[in-house]
Amino acid sequence: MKITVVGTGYVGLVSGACLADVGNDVLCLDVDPAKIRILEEGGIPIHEPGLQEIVRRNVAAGRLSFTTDVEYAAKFGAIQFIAVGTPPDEDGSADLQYVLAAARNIGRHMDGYRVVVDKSTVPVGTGDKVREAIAAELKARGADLPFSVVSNPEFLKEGAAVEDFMRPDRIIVGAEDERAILLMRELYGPFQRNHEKLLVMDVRSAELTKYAANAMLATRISFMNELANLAEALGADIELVRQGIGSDPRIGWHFLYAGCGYGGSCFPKDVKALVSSGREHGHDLLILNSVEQANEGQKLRLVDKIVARFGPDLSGMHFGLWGLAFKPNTDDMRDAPSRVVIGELFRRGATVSAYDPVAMDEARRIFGGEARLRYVDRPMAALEGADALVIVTEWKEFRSPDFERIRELLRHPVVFDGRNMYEPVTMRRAGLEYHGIGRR
Ligand SMILES: NC(=O)c1ccc[n+]([C@@H]2O[C@H](COP(=O)([O-])OP(=O)(O)OC[C@H]3O[C@@H](n4cnc5c(N)ncnc54)[C@H](O)[C@@H]3O)[C@@H](O)[C@H]2O)c1
Ligand SMILES: O=c1ccn([C@@H]2O[C@H](COP(=O)(O)OP(=O)(O)O[C@H]3O[C@H](CO)[C@@H](O)[C@H](O)[C@H]3O)[C@@H](O)[C@H]2O)c(=O)[nH]1
Repeated sequence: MKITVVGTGYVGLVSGACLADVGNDVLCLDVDPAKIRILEEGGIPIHEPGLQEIVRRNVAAGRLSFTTDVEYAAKFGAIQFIAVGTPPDEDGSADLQYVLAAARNIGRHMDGYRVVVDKSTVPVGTGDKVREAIAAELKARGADLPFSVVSNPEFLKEGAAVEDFMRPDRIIVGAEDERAILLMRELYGPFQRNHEKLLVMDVRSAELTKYAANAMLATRISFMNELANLAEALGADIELVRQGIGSDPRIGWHFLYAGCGYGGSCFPKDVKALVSSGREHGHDLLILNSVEQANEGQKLRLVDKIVARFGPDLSGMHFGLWGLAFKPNTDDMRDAPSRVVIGELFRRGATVSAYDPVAMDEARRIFGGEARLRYVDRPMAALEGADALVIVTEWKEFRSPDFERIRELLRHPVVFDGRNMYEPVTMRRAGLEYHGIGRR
């Protein structure tokens, strides 16, 4: 099939590359010429395990190409995926300007039947707005061309995006006409070989399903974070509690890890957007309001511990920091807890030496020439001259460090671990003072 993917970010590029990998002809469009240039030169603009190989393979096979030409893109694919950003507006609602611009471009230039598939995370009712935007463009140029609008939210996780796309748990298709449903079934056939994973529903339910999934997962995390904070006060260990409840199949093991808060481009913005949708329709979503509020506080939890240990004025102190990305295996720092931690350390007068295996370029872009932040090329180098170590992201390479060396390098043998990577007893034996989240 001929497919256009509008937006070549984490979702668009992964979707386009994976769809090409099963034999489709895919054209990826982006308005950012720098991104398209990198892709045309054989690079990829993001860090995502396995993606580079798939992109290379499919470009070489002639099934995957890139463009900034809006007209060519609208004419290329019978299926037009919209995978552009939906960042939060000032009031927390999803900003639909990019989605609607993409829809208008399609309407302006399409020259035959199109299935317009919304993969961006969008509030309920966006399907109607996309339909209206395309219809208005068609009307303006006096064209009477048939099209369908489908909601097909994406559930991939960064750092495991290729695997998630290739082997999805489910494929949600919100569509109301048979022609489009048939095309979507055909398109997703290769991704559900073992059993049926495609769930067809109405567009509004599909749109809400995406927010419901993210909000539920964010709720679990905030719930565990609150319990972790309570466990500290009660002298209990959240790790043991996690194992104790995760073994109940009604609860399950996933997304029960307490830490220094959830970040990324999705949970924070999607919880806010759902709360905002609720408010708009006269429903105050009490639980989700608290989920978000709890998470804001949790991002400061590590600094609270630092302050409890060293006092509120941290001037002259220097901290080694491991992990900048919002989670391992990505360079994404959107809403990353590290940004809050670093900002708060600066505010209190401290300086930081940071190490991250892939996100340091992104950090440089975000923090610019910030003199209080130094980047180092090895985890242990972050500890040189540091008063204490702060861990924000649980990269694999931090799992088994030389604890002895950590103790030798730090001015105070203190570790603040926002991801509960180590056992308190191991740390005690290594002569390190250990502050995890909810650990005894
Ligand atoms: N990142 C994730 O893990 C993830 C997972 C599931 C769903 N989502 C959702 O998918 C959407 C995209 O997220 P992302 O992380 O890939 O965003 P992103 O910011 O990485 O990429 C979006 C891209 O769209 C481009 N763009 C903007 N307007 C355009 C237009 N009119 N035409 C062509 N290109 C345009 C931008 O230049 C950018 O490259 C969001 O709604 C997000 O909530 C993201
Ligand atoms: O038990 C847990 C699990 C995750 N996190 C944190 O939660 C955030 C989000 O993690 P994760 O969900 O793995 O990453 P994302 O790439 O943001 O993926 C989420 O957001 C995407 C965008 O909507 C969805 O497609 C995915 O299904 C959904 O998991 C990160 O900061 C994690 O550190 C925890 O604190 N504890």
